[in-house]
Amino acid sequence: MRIERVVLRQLAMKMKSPFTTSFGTQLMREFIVVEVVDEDGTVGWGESVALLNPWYNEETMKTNWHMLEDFIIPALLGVHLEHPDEVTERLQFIRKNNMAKSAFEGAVWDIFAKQQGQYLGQTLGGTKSEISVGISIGIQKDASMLIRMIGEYLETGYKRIKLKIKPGQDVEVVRGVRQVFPDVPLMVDANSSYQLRDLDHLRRLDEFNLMMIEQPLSHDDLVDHAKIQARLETPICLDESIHSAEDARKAIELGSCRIINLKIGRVGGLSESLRIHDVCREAGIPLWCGGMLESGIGRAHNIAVTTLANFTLPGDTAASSRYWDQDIIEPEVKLTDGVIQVPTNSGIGFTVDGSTLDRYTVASKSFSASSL
Ligand SMILES: O=C(O)CCC(=O)c1ccccc1C(=O)O
Ligand SMILES: [Mg+2]
Repeated sequence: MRIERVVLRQLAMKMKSPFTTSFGTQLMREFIVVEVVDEDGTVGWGESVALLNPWYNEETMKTNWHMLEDFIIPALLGVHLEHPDEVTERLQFIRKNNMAKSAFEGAVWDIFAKQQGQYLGQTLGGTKSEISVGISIGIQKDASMLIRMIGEYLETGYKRIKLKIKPGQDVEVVRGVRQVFPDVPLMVDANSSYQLRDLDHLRRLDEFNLMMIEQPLSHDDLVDHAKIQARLETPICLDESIHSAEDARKAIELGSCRIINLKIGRVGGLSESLRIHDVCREAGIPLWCGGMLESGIGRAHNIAVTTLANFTLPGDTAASSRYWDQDIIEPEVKLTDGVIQVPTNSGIGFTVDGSTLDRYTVASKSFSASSL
């Protein structure tokens, strides 16, 4: 394929309910959608999952726009590609900025799969026809509210519950949930809000039979996680700390975690995701697919990667209706008893709805190879 045209769109989508983490509360999702068109007119879609503030990682929507506009698009416009892996190779001159790279690379994978007449999951080597998913619940002010929400999500069929925690809202919150739901598959995500000196406190979570504790320590740490994993019964799952297959290898060698949350954007795209998948499979480390409050385009990519064999734990790819009144894809992502039926249509498997996309678009810019 030859990259003929790229359209960047900035979208603003109001969320149905606020999402609170250890860093604050969010009610609007503002993000970038990347549309790539090749010389045959085949269209591919990618989503930048960067947030507005750099609390989760160093990227933001604006830094992603800058990277795409000033470096990524100029490096790839008019370029002939045999395989999507070449996107990562050609962008190696850019340090980090993985979410910006991934937004473009995801669109190229979509085109590549469409050219093969295949569903993207199949192109990636995935084999599952359905995937099980869980749900991530933000920090709640009110314990009875949290219990009610969990009850409703379990009723809907979600296969596991993930609670956001932070110092001061952790052990007692989990204890309260366990009293009402003693056996549900339950885990917590700390988003890097603890330190090595909190080990004794974190050990108190061991009594609750949690599936895992996600990213308790610093966003870039592997060494201290290994120290605490050795003293915790509960498996540690790394999210923020894993940016590449090399990070995964080091984390496994050090014993920093027993599970990895893979986010396509955080690791720079699907090509690197495949490498991480293989490193983890060989080491016997299970994976699950994390979420970044994505629109349907990001959700579609998440579903495709989750069809790979070593994604053995329920991910955070909830139904479209968990966050959106109207999603930008057709059909929207639906769930039956906590299970998503994997699509079979070519590419990302869902159609992007142009008029809904336009309705949420607040800015856009087109780039053409012919105007170079
Ligand atoms: O529902 C989702 O998309 C997952 C929500 C979630 O946990 C999350 C949302 C935004 C940033 C980081 C995280 C995380 O997994 O740490
Ligand atoms: Mg996380």
